[in-house]
Amino acid sequence: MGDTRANKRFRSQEWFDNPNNPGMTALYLERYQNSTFTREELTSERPIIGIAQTGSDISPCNKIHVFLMDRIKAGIRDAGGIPMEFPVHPIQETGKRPTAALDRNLAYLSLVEVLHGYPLDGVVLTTGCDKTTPAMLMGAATVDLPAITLNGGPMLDGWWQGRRAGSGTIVWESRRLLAEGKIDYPEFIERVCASAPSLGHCNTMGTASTMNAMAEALGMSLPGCSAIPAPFRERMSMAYQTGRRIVQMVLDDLKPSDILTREAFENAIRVNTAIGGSTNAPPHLQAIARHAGVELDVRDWETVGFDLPLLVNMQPAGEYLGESFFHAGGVAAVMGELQEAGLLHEGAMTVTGKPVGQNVAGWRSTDHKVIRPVTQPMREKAGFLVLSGNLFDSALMKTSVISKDFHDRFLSDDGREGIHEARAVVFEGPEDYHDRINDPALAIDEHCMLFIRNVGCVGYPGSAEVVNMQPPDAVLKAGISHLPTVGDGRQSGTSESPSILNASPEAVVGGGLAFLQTGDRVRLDLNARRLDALVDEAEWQARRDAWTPPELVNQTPWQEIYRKTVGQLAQGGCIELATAYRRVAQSLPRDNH
Ligand SMILES: CC(C)(O)[C@@H](O)C(=O)O
Repeated sequence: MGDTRANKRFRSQEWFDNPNNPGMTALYLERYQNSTFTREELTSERPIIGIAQTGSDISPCNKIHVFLMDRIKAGIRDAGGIPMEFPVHPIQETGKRPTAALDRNLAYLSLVEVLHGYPLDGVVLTTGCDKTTPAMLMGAATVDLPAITLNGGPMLDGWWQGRRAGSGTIVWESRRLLAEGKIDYPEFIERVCASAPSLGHCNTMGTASTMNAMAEALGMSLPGCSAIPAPFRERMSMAYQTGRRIVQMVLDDLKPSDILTREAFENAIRVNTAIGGSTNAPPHLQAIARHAGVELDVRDWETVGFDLPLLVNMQPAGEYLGESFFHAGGVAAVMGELQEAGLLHEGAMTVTGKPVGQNVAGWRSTDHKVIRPVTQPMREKAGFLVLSGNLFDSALMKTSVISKDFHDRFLSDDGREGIHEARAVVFEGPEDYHDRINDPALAIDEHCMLFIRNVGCVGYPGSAEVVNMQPPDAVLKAGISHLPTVGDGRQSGTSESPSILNASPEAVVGGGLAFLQTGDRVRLDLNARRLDALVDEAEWQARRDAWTPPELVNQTPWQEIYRKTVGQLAQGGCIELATAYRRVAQSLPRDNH
């Protein structure tokens, strides 16, 4: 943290109060004066606070921010700042085709340009839907202006016929029922829509709630922020408090680089295990860490996170939804429980200006049905496993969603615990999967493992959430709800499928998955953390030599730019060249005339 206001000139004054260049100062002043602001405000030596607006009609998960804006602005004004709202490129997970993942880096890039190129001294980052959170944190890390996140919160709990209907999770259950002929199409749609009763993002511990939990665990939001349901009055008051807080952060020069440390990332990884968080967290945290210049590796998810317990009883790993999680204390209470067990780096700095240990000292679970203490967890050793082998250098498996049935069928062959051999069935993408999954010629049964490739960052493009492939209808009707699935894409954080996913490098850049063929034998050995095709070396090399990359068709200019600049999921799927830029707010852009 640097100087306080007494001896500080705000960055925005370089625009609005620069006697060395009166022509430009006048030009900047007249146009902002023309819109909303008075000259007195703009030259009043008060910090100008940007508010990155991610909500809109096209981004329903974040639309609550349109209504929270007045409260954020009121908080900023009451603390002595001047708010300036600006739009962010939309990233709606359930709207954007081919995938919202493609746009995370685009929103990141545009945020960097706005924060660097406009007269801003600090920023409130509104977050919510999956990729909005990492995009905002990646941008804040690169620019390093004082920044604080405010998420919109989950929807209210959904209900269907007396049972909790959780976002996403009910889709996977209902599509099985549809395939089994137990429900019809209209009921399928009704069930799924019942899970979305209000404004807000997914009410399960899907990627949205996970990533907002990560923002809080990293210390980038006020304590207690992430779990408040969108329509609750506490959300309004959190918006106001967040607006107030950013002004003081600017005065204190408290920046992301003070907060986003290795210890903060380790705290976030531990929290992710405790909440049963999404497999999308690793690539997003990796990307934030790289833009912040913090050393993090995909294997840290196992070394730092695997041994921790699952504490939160929330779908998809458990039973409850966002309202219960909030009432039980939310992420701050989870961190309080970890603190009590000595599992938190208490000294990590946060947006409050205090270390996280102080922030969560008064937070403990108020409902042990929903947030368990470390001494009575939902499950021990509940983190991600990081696998390798001849099919990929790394891939993740979320263990907190492994059911007893799945374990007994697929993770304990002939009494060999953690070992499973199967026949591979390979799909070239989701279209191929949908076309052929019920093809009798494939003879898919419980002795098969389903693979999907060409769905990673470069392949899709953007890495699609398609790895949790449903078994063929006949297998479902035989009572097997899941087969082991593997792929170089991702899957929804709301899925209860313990897939092996985020495989890197992906097939289209020559990763081992490219050489697998339907009918190959594969062996999963969880003890050795390996998944291998049981194909002899010479044959494998021959396939590698004969391989030519599939033709990639770009439908938009950004798809081409993205494909040419993106890295692999294990490295965060970043625009590789962007990771070299650090603290760009320290360099003032040139005047524009
Ligand atoms: C449910 C969605 C759309 O798949 C996503 O939000 C996630 O949780 O990963």
